This record gives sequence, C-alpha cells and structure tokens, in this order.
Amino acid sequence: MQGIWTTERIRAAEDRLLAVTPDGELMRRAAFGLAVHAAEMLAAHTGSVSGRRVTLLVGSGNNGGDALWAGAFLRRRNVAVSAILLKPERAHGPGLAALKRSGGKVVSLEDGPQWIRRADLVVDGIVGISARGPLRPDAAALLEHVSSPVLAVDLPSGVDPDTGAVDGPAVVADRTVTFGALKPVHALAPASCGEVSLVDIGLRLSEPDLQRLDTADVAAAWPVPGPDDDKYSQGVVGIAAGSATYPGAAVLAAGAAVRATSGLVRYAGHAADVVRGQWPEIIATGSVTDAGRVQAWVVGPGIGTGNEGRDVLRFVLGRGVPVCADADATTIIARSPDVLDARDPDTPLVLTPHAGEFERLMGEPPGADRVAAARSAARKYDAVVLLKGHCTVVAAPDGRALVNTPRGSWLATAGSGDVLSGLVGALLASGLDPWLAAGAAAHVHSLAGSLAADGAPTSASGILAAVPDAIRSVRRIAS
Ligand SMILES: NC(=O)C1=CN([C@@H]2O[C@H](COP(=O)(O)OP(=O)(O)OC[C@H]3O[C@@H](n4cnc5c(N)ncnc54)[C@H](O)[C@@H]3O)[C@@H](O)[C@H]2O)[C@@H](O)CC1
Ligand SMILES: [K+]
Repeated sequence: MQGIWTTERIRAAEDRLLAVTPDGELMRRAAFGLAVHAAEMLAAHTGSVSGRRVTLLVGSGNNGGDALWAGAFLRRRNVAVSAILLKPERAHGPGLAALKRSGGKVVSLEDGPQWIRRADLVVDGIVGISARGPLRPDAAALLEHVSSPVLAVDLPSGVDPDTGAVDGPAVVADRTVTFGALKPVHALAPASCGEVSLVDIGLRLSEPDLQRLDTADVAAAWPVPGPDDDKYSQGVVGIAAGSATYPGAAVLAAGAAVRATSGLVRYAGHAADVVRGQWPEIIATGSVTDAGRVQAWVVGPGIGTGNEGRDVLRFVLGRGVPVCADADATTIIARSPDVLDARDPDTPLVLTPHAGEFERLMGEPPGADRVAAARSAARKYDAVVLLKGHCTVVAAPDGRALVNTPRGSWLATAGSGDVLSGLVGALLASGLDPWLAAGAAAHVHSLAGSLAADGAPTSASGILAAVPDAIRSVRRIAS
C-alpha cells in the first residue's frame, strides 16, 4: 500500500523534523532532489543539461524557496537559470541569495513572458501545501506563455493539495516532485501532476489518511486457485442484472465475473438466454428465487427501478451474503431506503455510485472533497462506497479510504461500470474484504481499460476482453 497524508499531518511531521534539523537543511534536501529531476527532464527533452535554460516561477512561500535553491544547484551544471519573482519583496531570502551567488538571473514580472518562452524547462514554485484556491491573475497570465515541459515543486500550483480539485487557473505539470510523503493531490489529480516522484527528506509519518493499492497488493488479493480448489470453493457469484429489452448490462457484468476468477457464475434475470448464448459456462435462470446458492450477489445493472427491480434487490439483500449494489440498485436504495431493512447488518454491502447516483443517495453531489464524500456515504449506509469518477475513491464504514489513479480516461464509455460491478462481485464471492475487493477491482478495471485502449478509444466489450491481460500483468509485475 502506498500511504497518502493530508497537508495538516505533513506539516505537523515537518515541524517535528525541523525542530531537530539544522536551519535550511530540509529545504536543501528537497531542492537537491528537485534539481536532479530538473536535470533529468532537460536531458530527456533536449538531449543535454549544460547550456540549457530553466525559468523558475517563484511565489512568496517556501515552495518558491525550493525552486530558488534548485536553481542554484542547477547552476553548478552550467544551466542558465532565470527566476521570475511574483512578489519580489517576499521571496525566500536565503534561496534568492543562493541563486544570485550562483550566477542565476532575476527577471522582472514584465520581462517574464519572454524568459518563459525561451526556457527549455519551467519550474513551478508558485505555491505549495499552504495555499488554497486557483492561481492569482499575475501567475495565471505567465502560464499562457509556457510551451516547454513543466516541473511542479511539491504540487502543481492552483490545485487543491488535499482534494486535487481545480476550480480556476492552475498549473498542468509534466512531472511533480514532492517531498517526504505523497499528499492527496498526487493521487486525485493525475492530469495536473503528470508523473509524480517522491524525494525522501526524512519525514516520519504514522497511519496514512488515504491509501493507494500497489500492484503487489492487488496481486496478493486476487484469488488464485490451489490444488484443493473446485468451482464451488473459489466462490460462486450471482449476477442479477439486465432485462429482456436491455440484455447488454447482464452480458457485461456476468462476463466480467467469468473473467475475474475461476469460480462459478450464476445469472438470474430476463436476459438468461442471451447470457447463456454469450457465456456457456454460466448457469442462467429466469429469477433470483431459483438461482441456487451463491457466495455474493451483484445486483442492479439494467434491472430497472420499478417494483420488480425492488423485489429483486430486497431478495438478494436478504440472503446473508455480500452484495454489490450497482446502477439501478443504487437508485432504488436512494428512493426506497426501506429495502435495506432486508439486509442482515453483518453482511457486507458495496455501493458503486457515479456522481449522479451519489447525489441521489446523499441528497447532494460529492463536491470537491470526494474522499470525504465517499467516507460520509460509507458511514451513512454502513457500506463500502466506491465513488466512480476520473479517480475512483473507495471508502469503508470504518473510515479506511483508498484511491485508484487511472492512466487515462478511456474507461469513460458505456457499459464500463457493468464490467466493474462484475469484477467486484467475483472478488466478494472469493471472500475478500469488501473494501479491498472494491479497490482491487477498480485497479484491474482501469488497467484493463488502458490495455484495451492503448491510445485509441475502446468499449466496455474491449475492457472486458482485456481483463485477463490486466490480471496477468498485475501478477507478472508482482512476482
Ligand atoms: N516546511 C518544511 O519543512 C518544508 C517545506 N517545503 C516546501 O514548503 C512548501 C510550503 O511552504 P509554505 O508553508 O511557505 O507555503 P507555500 O509555499 O505553499 O506558499 C504560501 C504562500 O503563498 C501565498 N498564497 C496562498 N495562496 C495563494 C494563492 N492562491 N496564490 C498565490 N499565493 C498564494 C501565501 O500568502 C503564502 O505566502 C511545501 O509545499 C514545500 O514546497 C520543502 O522545502 C521541504 C521542507
Ligand atoms: K508548486
């Protein structure tokens, strides 16, 4: 697991470390790491470091101090460094002195644009973890002249450090170099951060506020049959999805369950013939009442929100096994919360809302802080809540939260969610902790999406077909 800490926790840890570290030492450690990355980017983009031009955008806090010190380090490698000070009177004193001593140039705000246009690399040291809100107009105006790669110091300025929210002008970086520990922005705003690198400055932190699954965690969680296993022992999953008119959701969710694990898959609903035709290995029946025993249910995709859908949901909630309630099932729960009375409180429930379904469930949209939103829904429903979006957030009722950072946006395609719920269901049936099941499913789902897309649009069927490749890749990397 990768740990992620809120800025409040980071600042407290920094204060503890600062108290026992010589003055300026932490910033120099951070800036040295930053300079190494800047040199690497110059070499990658231009083929050389010496003689190249770097322009620093310097704000009034320590983030600007990091940039100035990194500029001084880059001078040692004969890089031409210019610094644009957004508030010259409040620029970091020792950092500015170091840059000047090293032969770096300070340019005025008015001359800034031409230095930015000429740069081989722009370093964003405008603001760091102490700032909130979008960039101010003077900084935003400078960004319009950027055409070279951008390296963000600690985080891309203008993006909220604790939520990753962007609600105005903000830096879009090719790489972000952060210090001591990952902050929420790095997991929640991949499009703003670019590639994220962590420089160790000696921070010590306990229990993280948020987590991200490593490939190794997903590989360890994914069920692999042993010599004593049979089709029942690996977990039987039931899929209650689709309708005669709309069988697609059933085919996708059931297919994902087939591809996720080697346990048995049962299907119950009006699309039984179509499902059987597509997946001969599935035992398909017309109704949940005669589906037979399962170890977990997936309910909702395409079942409709009327009386019949409500009866199906109520039936599966009363079986005493984990349930993944997706799509129409979340809408039914939002409109008729009394269906949850059928649930045995000890059986896990996983809800998988997108923003619109979340609003139905909670009476308000997720808002900027999607982790807090998912946590509060998890508490309210005593369920694991998987909040869909560019980044998927998974919160458990006990407060655990993880985020899955995608590699692109190709997953945003019709039917993609049905594939995800099938994966979640298969993992629930295998007996995995529901929070981990939802997180591992989201991980493999997004990996399957990027493998299927490989730079061009894909479809839910494409994502489904790539599920085995995604599992294979996770297991190969981890072994
Ligand atoms: N504290 C430490 O031990 C270390 C801190 N480091 C750096 O220090 C940074 C935090 O430094 P600071 O606490 O000085 O704060 P910042 O550098 O985040 O900047 C805060 C300053 O920006 C101004 N500001 C706030 N919102 C703004 C906005 N929207 N637009 C423009 N200006 C805005 C404030 O007036 C304040 O002066 C970290 O992100 C990291 O880069 C590193 O050097 C590592 C060590
Ligand atoms: K920054």
